[in-house]
Amino acid sequence: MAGLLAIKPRVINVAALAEEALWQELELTPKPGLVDKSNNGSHRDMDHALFVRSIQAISPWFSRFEEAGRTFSRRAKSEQLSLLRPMGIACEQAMLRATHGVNTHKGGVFALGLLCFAAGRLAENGEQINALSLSSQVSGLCQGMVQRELASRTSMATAGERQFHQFGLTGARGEAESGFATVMRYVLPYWNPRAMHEMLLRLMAVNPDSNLVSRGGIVGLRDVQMYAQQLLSRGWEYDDLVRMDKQLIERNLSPGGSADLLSVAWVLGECKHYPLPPKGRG
Ligand SMILES: CC(C)(COP(=O)(O)OP(=O)(O)OC[C@H]1O[C@@H](n2cnc3c(N)ncnc32)[C@H](O[C@H]2O[C@H](COP(=O)(O)OP(=O)(O)OP(=O)(O)O)[C@@H](O)[C@H]2O)[C@@H]1O)[C@@H](O)C(=O)NCCC(=O)NCCS
Ligand SMILES: Nc1ncnc2[nH]cnc12
Repeated sequence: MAGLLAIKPRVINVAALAEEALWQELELTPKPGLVDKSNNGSHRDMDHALFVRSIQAISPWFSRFEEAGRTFSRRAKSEQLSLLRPMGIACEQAMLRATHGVNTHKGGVFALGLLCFAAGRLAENGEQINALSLSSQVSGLCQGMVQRELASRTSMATAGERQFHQFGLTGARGEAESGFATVMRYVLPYWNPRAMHEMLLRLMAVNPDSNLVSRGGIVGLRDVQMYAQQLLSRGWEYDDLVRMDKQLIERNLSPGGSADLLSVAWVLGECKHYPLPPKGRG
């Protein structure tokens, strides 16, 4: 009826969600082993102020990644990553300039950059933007990445490359190629933006975090996973997280990969129910 207000669904701005995700992750306190408002976790080279500068340097790139997803939407899916990579590396360089060479958000740039690019591609192709379509789009863009960049190479330059050859762990690449399956399976069904500590524990309980392995080996990874699993199964409160933070700091353990996936969870979680299905369906 003409008199009815046309209620427009909230248009999702994934680039804005990506920046918001980084701020939500940084401000969450306490975060076992990680930089937060109360301490620097297991890091001697990073603090809250450095992460603020890192987020300020990275965030302008998210809308550029999304625009690139629109621009290159007609190119073959197999070309997309090679079109995006130079921008991702430029963003990484901007981060390193802001942090004087400290690796604050390398994984975050990679994961959130892919999500923004995927959102632009979906929008340009007139497809719905929601957690499932973003996950599937990122997986499609990264198809074959583990085989191309890890299995077919002998490079040991980074933690991710070394751990693939030592333990068969696929790190950030495997997570992206799976469409962030760890987030989709272990966090999204329980998504609650007011329960970010619980969401982080759910990630730490299962995520094969290359940062934990590079700092504490497979034993360090398994200890942190079991610790998080125990808190989740018996219930936890604020002081449990403070104690876990102290223990991870004593062992120089930092779940940096799970911190990045918490940012990914924020973006996918906030897109989970969009667009709302028409009444009577969905
Ligand atoms: C594709 C790359 C990003 C791969 O890089 P790399 O070969 O290093 O692979 P990974 O080690 O697997 O991952 C890199 C970072 O990703 C985070 N991460 C780790 N495990 C996982 C996981 N299972 N799932 C998701 N993400 C994961 C992690 O990043 C966070 O931790 C870092 C801070 O912790 P810290 O311990 O301090 O790390 P270091 O400084 O290395 O150790 P110290 O020296 O301090 O002891 C921080 O980066 C967080 O973000 C991993 O570090 C890359 O090769 C690449 O191609 N980059 C270019 C960008 C690009 O391609 N963009 C395209 C889209 S825009
Ligand atoms: N808050 C944090 N502390 C340490 N490493 C991180 N990587 C991403 N977020 C982080």
